[in-house]
Amino acid sequence: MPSDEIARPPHDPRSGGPAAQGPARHDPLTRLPAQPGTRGSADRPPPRRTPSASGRPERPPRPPRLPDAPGALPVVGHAVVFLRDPLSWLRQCAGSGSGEGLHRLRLWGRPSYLVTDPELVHRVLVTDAPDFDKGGQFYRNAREIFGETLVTAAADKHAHQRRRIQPVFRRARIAAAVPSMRLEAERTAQAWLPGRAVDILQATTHYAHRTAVRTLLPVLSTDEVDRLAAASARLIEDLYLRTMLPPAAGRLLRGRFDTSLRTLREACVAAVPKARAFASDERSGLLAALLETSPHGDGPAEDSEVRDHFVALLMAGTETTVSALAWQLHHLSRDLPLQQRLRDELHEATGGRAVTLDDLGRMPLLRRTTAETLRCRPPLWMLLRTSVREVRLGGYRFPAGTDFYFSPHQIQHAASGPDGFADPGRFDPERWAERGPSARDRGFLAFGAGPRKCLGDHFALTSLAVATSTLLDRWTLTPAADAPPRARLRTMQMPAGRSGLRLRVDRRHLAR
Ligand code: HEM
Repeated sequence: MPSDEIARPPHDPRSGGPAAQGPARHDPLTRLPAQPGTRGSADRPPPRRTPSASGRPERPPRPPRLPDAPGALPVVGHAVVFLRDPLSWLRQCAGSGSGEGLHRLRLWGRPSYLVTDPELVHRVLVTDAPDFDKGGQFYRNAREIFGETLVTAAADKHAHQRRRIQPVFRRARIAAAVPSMRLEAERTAQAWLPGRAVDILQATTHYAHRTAVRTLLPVLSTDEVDRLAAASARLIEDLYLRTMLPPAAGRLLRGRFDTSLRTLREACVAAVPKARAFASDERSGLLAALLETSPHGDGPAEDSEVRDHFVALLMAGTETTVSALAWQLHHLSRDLPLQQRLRDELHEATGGRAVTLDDLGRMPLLRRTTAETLRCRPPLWMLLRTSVREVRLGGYRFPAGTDFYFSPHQIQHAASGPDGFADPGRFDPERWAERGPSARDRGFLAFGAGPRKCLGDHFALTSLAVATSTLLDRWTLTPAADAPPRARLRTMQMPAGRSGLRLRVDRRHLAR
């Protein structure tokens, strides 16, 4: 299933965007590239340049006085709207029409802006990526806790880390991981009782953490997989508070957090000798790819390096999957004909045997459904970059150390502009052409873009496809409550109702 388009390295300098609004979005390769300087204000000369005719070095610019984003309160600024109802606030910002896609934020006393124009976001993430780095309290704290892993690494260490991890996600390793995904999806399906309301967040949490542990280290027994999956879920639960609070306050919460972290690290180091013994066999798991000599000449990783990547990949790859799978099951529960069409597609592709990675490549409806889930509900709804030097954006100059926030959710719900979506609030898998979104779709940011684009996107799409098709093959899903779930927004966008997200499950042949 995973689209080669989505996973293609996103450094392509071409500027063709996604197809304009219409019933289906076609391969953007067929669109003409935009001419430099034809769009937006990004290429306009900056309006407030400090003259340097005297030959003296230019003074760093002061942050420009752009219009404030709506919703600022005295003293606390925009902090409250972030916590209260950020999705409506984002809609308001994007619709306010002021600031040409840049809105000043009042947050934590730092120069901060919200970027709502996809063209400017593309510059931050892709075209001008070396001028920006992952910043903010979250990453400062995460580096203190986990060290410099691929996810947390500052720009200077990042390229090496990324090259090191790349082999983990080679197609052959992902193909060999499919049986582990299937096994965990079947365990999830078997735990359900007919006619009952299932707690979907609990089910997807079990699936995502167990699958991540098992595919990274298949040498572990099922008991060990379950023990580590529980530790990983606990670690994530505590991670939000530990990374969002100032370090001194975060350290007060250390006890349970450190126990979970130690459990994961020790179990990984204990499993490494076994994984090392047959590392060249794809079935030895994703992490074992680090134990081979890489084509770039990097030698096999040390135990401590494997251990740190294990934890980092669990942190990056589990809650994102929990969120995406839960939203996908919610959307499917409201569309019985779509469930049936997906089952038909599965049976046509597999002829009734266990699904493989090659089969998923022949299931375009499932691919479009997942793309639409990720468009409607991107798990990472807000991202942040900090300028590492003076930068120009939207015709303005900003000093080093300015924070730029942007929201995949807001960008993916734009109704107008070349990157917009017709009727963006509607869940409609048919809006995508067969292959789903491409890396050059500037209006699709669920996996980010540029040199820090999600490295696990292929793996994630495969895991979502295996879980969805396995669950639908056994169960029919319908909503257990009339009201659709709300979105609970922390680091991740999660479905939450009065009692979480509950769906009624019926055996497929007995479905209502
Ligand atoms: C539906 C599931 C997923 C979504 C929506 C998602 C989304 C993202 C996004 C938006 C980023 C970029 C963050 C930024 O630019 O600040 C990212 C980075 C990353 N993701 Fe994912 N992710 C998913 C699943 C996974 C999985 C399953 C793994 C691994 C097992 C993974 C590994 C990573 C890593 C390692 C990075 C950091 C890449 C770098 O900095 O070079 N992700 N992800």
